[in-house]
Amino acid sequence: MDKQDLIEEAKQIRSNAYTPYSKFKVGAALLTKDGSLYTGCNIENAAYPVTCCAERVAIFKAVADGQYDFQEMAVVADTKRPVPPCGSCRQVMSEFFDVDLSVHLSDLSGQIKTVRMEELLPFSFTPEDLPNDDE
Ligand SMILES: O=c1ccn([C@H]2C[C@H](O)[C@@H](CO)O2)c(=O)[nH]1
Ligand SMILES: [Zn+2]
Repeated sequence: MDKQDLIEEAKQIRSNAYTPYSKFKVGAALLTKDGSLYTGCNIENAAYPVTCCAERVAIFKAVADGQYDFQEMAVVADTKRPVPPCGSCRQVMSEFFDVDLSVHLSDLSGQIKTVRMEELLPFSFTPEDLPNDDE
């Protein structure tokens, strides 16, 4: 599965976004190192802040399935530039993604910006920053 295939998967799941409030639909597709695909769309709520973004839905589906070894992610939305993930999603990504994992950000016109995890959230708080029992 290449970059375009992953973007295509994100576009498809985007149509399932539950967005009665913002009407802004986002799709995400996440590939594991063993080749499994996890997709996500944003799911809104009448209590607006409870909303979960497409990126986190895809990551949480994978983790709930016992998968944490990720290879690549794609995110698609109808934006004027490749869609930038929100801060909460960047923090969740940094928990699971290697610093050099590629995230392909796309709009519907096909503009694509590929960024490494480290570029999305530099100097992030990670599990390694917590005290370690071995020390
Ligand atoms: O990268 C993003 C940015 C926004 N949203 C969602 C959250 C909300 O449902 C809507 C408007 O913010 O878009 C995502 O899913 N991913
Ligand atoms: Zn988000």
